[in-house]
Amino acid sequence: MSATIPAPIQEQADDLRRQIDDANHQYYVEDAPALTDAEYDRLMRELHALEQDYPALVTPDSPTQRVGAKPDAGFPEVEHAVPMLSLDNAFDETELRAFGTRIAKPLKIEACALEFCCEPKLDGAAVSLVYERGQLVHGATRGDGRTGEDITSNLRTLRSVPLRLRGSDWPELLEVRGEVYMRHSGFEALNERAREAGDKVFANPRNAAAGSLRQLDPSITATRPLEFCAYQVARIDEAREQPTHSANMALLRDWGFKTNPELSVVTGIEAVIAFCAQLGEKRDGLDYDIDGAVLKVNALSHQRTLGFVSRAPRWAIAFKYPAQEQITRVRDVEFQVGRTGKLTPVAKLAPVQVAGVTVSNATLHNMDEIRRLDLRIGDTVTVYRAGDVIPKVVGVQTDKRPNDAQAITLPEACPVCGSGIEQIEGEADARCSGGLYCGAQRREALKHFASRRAMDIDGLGVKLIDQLVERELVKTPADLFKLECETLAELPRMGQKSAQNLIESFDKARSTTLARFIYALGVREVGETTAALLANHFGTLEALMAASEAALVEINDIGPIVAAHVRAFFDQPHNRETIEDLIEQGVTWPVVEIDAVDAPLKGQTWVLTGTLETLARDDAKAALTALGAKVSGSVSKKTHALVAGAAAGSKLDKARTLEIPIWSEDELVQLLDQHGARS
Ligand SMILES: NC(=O)c1ccc[n+]([C@@H]2O[C@H](COP(=O)([O-])OP(=O)(O)OC[C@H]3O[C@@H](n4cnc5c(N)ncnc54)[C@H](O)[C@@H]3O)[C@@H](O)[C@H]2O)c1
Ligand SMILES: [Zn+2]
Repeated sequence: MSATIPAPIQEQADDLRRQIDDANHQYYVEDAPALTDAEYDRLMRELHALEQDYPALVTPDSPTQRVGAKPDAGFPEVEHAVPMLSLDNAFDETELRAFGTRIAKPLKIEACALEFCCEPKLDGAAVSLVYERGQLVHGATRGDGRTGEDITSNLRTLRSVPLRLRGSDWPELLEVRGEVYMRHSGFEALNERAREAGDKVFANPRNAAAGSLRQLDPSITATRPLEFCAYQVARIDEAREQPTHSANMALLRDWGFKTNPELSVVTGIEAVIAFCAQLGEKRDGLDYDIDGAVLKVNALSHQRTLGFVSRAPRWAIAFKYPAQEQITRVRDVEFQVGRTGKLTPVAKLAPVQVAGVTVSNATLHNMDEIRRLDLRIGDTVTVYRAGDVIPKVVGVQTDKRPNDAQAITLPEACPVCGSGIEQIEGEADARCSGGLYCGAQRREALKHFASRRAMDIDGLGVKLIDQLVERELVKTPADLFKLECETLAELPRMGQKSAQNLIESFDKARSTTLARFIYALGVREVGETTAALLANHFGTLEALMAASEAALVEINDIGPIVAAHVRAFFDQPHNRETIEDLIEQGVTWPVVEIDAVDAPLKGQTWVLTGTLETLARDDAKAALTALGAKVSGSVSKKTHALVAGAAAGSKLDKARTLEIPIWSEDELVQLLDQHGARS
């Protein structure tokens, strides 16, 4: 050891401090960490080691001597009567045993006889609550440990923060410390909403909790799924002091605070080690993040004897579990097709251990998320994994981007079935448009098709559909009607009689209504009501299939997104083929009377003749039908108009004789366009 510090060492220390100060600011003030915890911890250990070798380096403003970061200017400052400290860490059993030995000595007790209170280390934000005569009067963040931010109004919005204590017999003064955190379920939902609204997405529940607490508008905090769990009594009337920390926790429970259910009192450091192992096993099953276990000497008299060092109590230690965030590289991005056709980009990663599990895939949600992250193939990324939630990419280190990094583009065709990809404006998710055909969507499509309010196929339950799909007996809904009694009878738990019944159910289901049929197709966002609306408006399936987006949005209650879904569905050749196949299999419905109000050509009969140049004959027919007209093959006195193409013959003559209006193809096109009826 030397008293004079070599210049390179001083520079190295200064550099580490700068990096750590920046990281602290981003973590504690911005709630958007720039480093993973593992990287941060490595920098801190390096600085610690330097300071140990050169004690003259240690200054009061070194990050090793301080907690957190200076509070943000947005809130009034609060001085903590009792400082809010950090915790020393132990990363393995040896370090835990060393802790046991270290504290046993000044207490003049054998480490094996020492009582500990063991608790999960909730990964959220520390807060302090002050109660006077049972009423909540102040709430603050930890800040730099001495000075925190006054966030009383925000904390009052949390249901798990008692505004007044339960029961009676309250102390004059009570200061409670605890963690504000977010459960996985709440965090996912919050980020999902933020993604849809284009708002800030949080990297992990800890940042989400800290960020939500430090909103300047308490009504925003109120909407965030935050919980408070108490873990320490910092101040209490002398008369109410308890002998142990665990007795304090029991007192807090009586007064209405939540304490962690895993909390447990054990004797001896070996039992502490066992607790850490057991909690580690449970970690993935918990609905909230823990980054370790906190092990506290239980007797408060012992705590007082042990006291504090600069930034942490001597009487407690945090046993750290493997980090939930790691750095790795994205080798490729693949698109997976979900049961409803949704395309999810999945990052293929260089395998990495995250919280004890090897991770080689991580979800990227959708193209918006890829743009938000600014991710390319080849990038170095931060991956987060917690509980049994799917790992996700939460950050990209763009400064490490290689020159050959590749942009990620949406595929043009579904990787499962080759149908076109539908990406509707205003919707974040891209989808396979082959709803009736796509292997990935088969199961869901069939379940929906057979359901009671759709085709109502009695006896065709979910389990049976699974069997039919697994054995590849059915690929599209049309295949259902091709099933033979013998094939069905051979399925497990079927038999001749049930097979026969099922065949009868198919026969019965063949006669349906247009509304049910449209609903059964499973077009996105076309529920029963919309299906009925479409059936009544168009009257025939042909007319609906031919309707343009413009014609669709003209209908009351049909918005542009539904119109786009309908159009994309019928534009997909695979879907059209399946529909034709269904009709070939004998699916029918009675003619529908079209709503008068919605159909401009209602009650009119039109005739087409000659060769049409720009419109296919079928399209012209469908478009006219879509507008409510009947298209007939022959001219009579009842004919409203005749559309005459090139080389028109006898029908044109007859129309002239009967003085029926004669339209050119151009005029027809104009009419159709005027009503948006051309596809
Ligand atoms: N990634 C980054 O850039 C970055 C920056 C700063 C800090 N960090 C992370 O934060 C750690 C240091 O932060 P710290 O000083 O807040 O210490 P800490 O989080 O490791 O430990 C102290 C905190 O533990 C919490 N805690 C949870 N359960 C508890 C319980 N049952 N009893 C007592 N306390 C409990 C309290 O909030 C307390 O403030 C680093 O090791 C690193 O993981 C990361
Ligand atoms: Zn597909």
